[in-house]
Amino acid sequence: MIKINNPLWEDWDEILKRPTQTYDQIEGTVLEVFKAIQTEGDAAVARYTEKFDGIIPKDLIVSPSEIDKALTSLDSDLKEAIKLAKTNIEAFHKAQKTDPVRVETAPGVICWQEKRPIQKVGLYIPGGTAPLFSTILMLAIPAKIAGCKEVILCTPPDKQGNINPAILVTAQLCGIDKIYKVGGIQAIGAMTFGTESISKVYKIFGPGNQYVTVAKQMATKYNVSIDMPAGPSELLVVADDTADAAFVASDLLSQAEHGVDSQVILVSTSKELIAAVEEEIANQLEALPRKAIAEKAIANSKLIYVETHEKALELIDEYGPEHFIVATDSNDFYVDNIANAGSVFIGNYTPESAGDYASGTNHTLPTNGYAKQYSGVNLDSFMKSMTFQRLSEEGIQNIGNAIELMAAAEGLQAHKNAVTLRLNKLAKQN
Ligand SMILES: NC(=O)c1ccc[n+]([C@@H]2O[C@H](COP(=O)([O-])OP(=O)(O)OC[C@H]3O[C@@H](n4cnc5c(N)ncnc54)[C@H](O)[C@@H]3O)[C@@H](O)[C@H]2O)c1
Ligand SMILES: N[C@H](CO)Cc1c[nH]c[nH+]1
Ligand SMILES: [Zn+2]
Repeated sequence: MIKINNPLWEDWDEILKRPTQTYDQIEGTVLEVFKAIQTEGDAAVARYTEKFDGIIPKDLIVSPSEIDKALTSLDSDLKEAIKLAKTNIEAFHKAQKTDPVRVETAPGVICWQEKRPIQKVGLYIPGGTAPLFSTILMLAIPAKIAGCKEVILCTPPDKQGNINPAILVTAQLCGIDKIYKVGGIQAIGAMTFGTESISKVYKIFGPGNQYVTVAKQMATKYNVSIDMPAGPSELLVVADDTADAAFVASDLLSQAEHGVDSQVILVSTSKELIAAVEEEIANQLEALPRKAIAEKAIANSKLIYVETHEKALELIDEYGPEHFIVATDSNDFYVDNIANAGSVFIGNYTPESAGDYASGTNHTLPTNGYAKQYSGVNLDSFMKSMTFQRLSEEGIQNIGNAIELMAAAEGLQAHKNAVTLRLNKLAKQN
């Protein structure tokens, strides 16, 4: 890990850089795949699946018999664990429902706002290096609570053309039956344009590696919206002498093991804690099955010493981490003042893994500094707000003249006429 002592403001940009490739570096590949899918459909999806995943699956869609086989083969304790997580995630997302807003802005002028589900949504479930079935809970549960009519799921096949049974069982538990064996840029392209097998959707959700993330950003140029750029995982921990170095190291490694392009950062007001965490990381890393991946991510990661909590907070806000763990004697200061973070984990007994799996919050979160302007996935991500209004005769008489004056001032006579005709009719009646 790279050790940094009291960084100067002018060096922050360089220190807080992400280790991922830029949009521009990946855009060319994404455009090539998108154009091919747009013109050739399934044939292009198959060709690029062979190129990037090393396999052409016999069928793009998962069959009912594959789901049945997964249901009988999956360990029953794991099924129970998935159900527990599902209960908590459902509870937290159901509680996000809101009532319609209804206001009589002037006598006879009633305006209201109601949320309606997005009808067709596509969920991307990462599966390149690990089958992230937990992500299905994070996306399918709010989609179902919102009432989305058509929910499809894409995830990469393994080298034999199969999908991990835990993905199939979780999808089944969440009521999703259209599962496609397509990953990466191909999956996003297929859901953007539609192919013979895969429907075009209105909004694409889900995290993924840098290729998936750039492809989602590109999809927005073709009238498809996305949840947010949710790329390679990140964690920033702020900790002092009140933290447990072994816990902090385990948290940092938990996100480092996601991918070689993940980034983890420790910011601390204690040089002793930094040294202890560094030693713990080296020890714990040795026993990790994904050591080779975590090691590379750790090499990109930073241990930053700062003198005060105020300086630490400024630095954290500038970075805008996806996940932010606070383990200090001043937790309230950070919690009350943090402006930019995807999800915040407070105290020594709140590992980031809790939010990844089972506490109830959503783990699909903005990375790469996008926590400055995006929220993580939540119930509203699957809905649109629509406004409605009804004016009575009294209502149009109350605000009609103001509308006529404003329309005339904008030089829009037809707008003015739409009011004048009605006001004239009412004047004749009275
Ligand atoms: N931000 C979040 O909310 C969040 C949540 C979960 C996971 N993640 C991140 O998701 C990512 C999952 O990555 P993954 O790779 O394991 O799975 P993935 O499913 O995102 O990507 C795998 C696909 O990438 C494509 N691909 C691989 N190399 C390519 C190349 N050189 N050119 C073009 N396409 C290529 C392949 O088609 C493959 O199927 C990790 O980076 C993890 O940190 C983020
Ligand atoms: N930490 C990831 C979000 O960046 C989510 C995840 C899924 N499984 C394990 N972790
Ligand atoms: Zn994780």
